[in-house]
Amino acid sequence: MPLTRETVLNTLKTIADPLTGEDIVATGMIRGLRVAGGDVRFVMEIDSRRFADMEALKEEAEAKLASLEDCDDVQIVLTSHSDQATPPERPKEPQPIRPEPAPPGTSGPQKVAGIGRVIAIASGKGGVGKSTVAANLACALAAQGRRVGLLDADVYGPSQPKMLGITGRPTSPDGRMILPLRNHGVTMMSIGLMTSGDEAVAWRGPMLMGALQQMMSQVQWGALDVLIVDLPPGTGDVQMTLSQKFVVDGAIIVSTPQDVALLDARKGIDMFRQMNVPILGMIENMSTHICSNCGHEEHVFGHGGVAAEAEKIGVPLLAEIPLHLNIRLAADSGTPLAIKSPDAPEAGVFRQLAAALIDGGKA
Ligand SMILES: Nc1ncnc2c1ncn2[C@@H]1O[C@H](COP(=O)(O)OP(=O)(O)OP(=O)(O)O)[C@@H](O)[C@H]1O
Repeated sequence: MPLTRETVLNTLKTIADPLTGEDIVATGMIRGLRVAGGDVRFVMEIDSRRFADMEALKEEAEAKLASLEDCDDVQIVLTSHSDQATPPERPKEPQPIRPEPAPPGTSGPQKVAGIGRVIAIASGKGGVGKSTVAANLACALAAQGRRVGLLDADVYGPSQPKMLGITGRPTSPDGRMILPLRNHGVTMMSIGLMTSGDEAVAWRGPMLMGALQQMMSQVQWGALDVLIVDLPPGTGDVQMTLSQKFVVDGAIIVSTPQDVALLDARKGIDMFRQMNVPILGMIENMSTHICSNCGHEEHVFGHGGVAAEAEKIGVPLLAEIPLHLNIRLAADSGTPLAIKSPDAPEAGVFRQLAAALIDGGKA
């Protein structure tokens, strides 16, 4: 039986704070609990003056959880937000990254130091391949010599770590600057890695704004030519915050050819226009199905709907990406097709898209 969150919490409830007798779940010190397969991770937020007691509780929790039948790995990080200094001999472990409310009084879109351009990849609807496009575009730009960052801003579940084959967790040695992860020449940070999914879903307003601001300005991106931001679908808080708080140099809207996806894409375009974000263009994904056995082409979701829509609203059609098994297999394997088989015919579209953006001075 897989390890459940409930089993973990019930186990933690058997451990009591020696000072108050209260169990450690009831004290509220357990934060950011994430149970995935047999892996358990969480933060214990403690009063640093009671470091020795808390270290003992942490060890007890580790031992009890590790002894559960289906538990493979336990990672607990102690953190303190009191003003008291933590004992000097501890801790060399990276501090956890926590979303903070946005600082009050910041106004107007800001440029992020060191980042040449910010390009948002958006879609009206989920599942149209926005993350696939973002990952392949980022890799294709890196392969053409650009210094590229990829910010996965999907609060509901990160997909970029998997697509880019990144398994580590971001760390923050000083509890402030966040060290991003890197693969295939792309520096990546995912907002979904900051906390457990169920916490993130509850983020609204200031919390979300703060998390996004941290991602943009507290991540050590290094000098970048372009930062690609993979947005969640729709026109919600993340989109609004990004374009209100940061200079977004352009948005690319990904859609499948069906009317319903197009309808939502139009709403996205309207929102960016209202926020004065230039629309670089639209991309039709899953445009034509190319059979991986015989190469036969067919239009599963219709074809040309995005081209017609782009013309109607006066924005360029940047690419038509085929629906091809290799695109999915490569994404699932952690090496986007633009890197895995850059010369495959179905990968050419990403190379051309990257080249066109570079030539047009957009990336
Ligand atoms: N052109 C394509 N050919 C084959 N498979 C594709 C293509 N584009 C996307 N996919 C697959 O479709 C699925 C959804 O794609 P993806 O996660 O990129 O969508 P999304 O729009 O980012 O979704 P969400 O908004 O839910 O995050 C993935 O399994 C992906 O590998």
